[in-house]
Amino acid sequence: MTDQHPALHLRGLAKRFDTKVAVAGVDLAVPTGSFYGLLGPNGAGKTTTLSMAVGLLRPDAGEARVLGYDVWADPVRAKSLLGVMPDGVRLFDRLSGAELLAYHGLLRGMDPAVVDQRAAELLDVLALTDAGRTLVVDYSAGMKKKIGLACALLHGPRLLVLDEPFEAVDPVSAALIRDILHRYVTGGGTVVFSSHVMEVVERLCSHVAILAEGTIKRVGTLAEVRGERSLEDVFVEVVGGRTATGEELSWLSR
Ligand SMILES: Nc1ncnc2c1ncn2[C@@H]1O[C@H](COP(=O)(O)OP(=O)(O)OP(=O)(O)O)[C@@H](O)[C@H]1O
Repeated sequence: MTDQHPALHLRGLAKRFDTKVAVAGVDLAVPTGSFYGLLGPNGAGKTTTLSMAVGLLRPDAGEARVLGYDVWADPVRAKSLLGVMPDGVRLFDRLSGAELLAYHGLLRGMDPAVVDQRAAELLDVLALTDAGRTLVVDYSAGMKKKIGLACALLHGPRLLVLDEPFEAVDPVSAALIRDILHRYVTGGGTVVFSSHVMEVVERLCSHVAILAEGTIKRVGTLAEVRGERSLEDVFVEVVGGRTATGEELSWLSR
């Protein structure tokens, strides 16, 4: 079932909150082995799209499949192949990092000995060993991202979906996360992540989709989307936005 399918396949995903259309019919096929960046300005619908894609938010219309398995019709199989780091911190933060990992592993029905061994390895690789006994509520924002990534990786998923993994992360930790994700893709995994940071997407991604106002505006390999220009130029052109006249906020000048 799995290998002939895209790692993630979204068809016609749509979501409205009251009168606000957050996502207006997103189609996306993420090839296995790709490093896929979902770019978009604030409020574009990235979190809503990814939440629907991984089974955290029920769409009004459309479907999401992980390696061929429908996340809503066949959630157990789809979620066994999927590791997710949601936006914000939806972690049980009154646990220590080590306890949180143990909780995630046991919830997934993993062998406790395997959970212990992988948790120790992940805490070590993510430079969180010293924080293993600290409660997650007392972690910094960057440490919370890293423990969130560890939880997503623990069961050895085939697809990782990460919402803003580099937000609030210092350069050293960002390099560490980049390295881990790069190794994960080299080892046959697929990563989809959302970001506003062009430089990160340009450096890491094989494929890019630009989302604005709830729809995909550009999609393809990085080379196809960028063409001869920088990704930032393409992004600004696609997303539009206000151009300063120089007259604004004149009261700030002395
Ligand atoms: N639970 C909700 N209730 C009402 N409106 C919502 C809800 N979640 C999202 N929205 C709205 O849907 C739109 C898309 O939001 P979303 O969080 O998906 O965007 P985003 O691209 O992830 O933005 P950001 O980069 O700022 O995180 C926004 O206008 C937002 O205000």
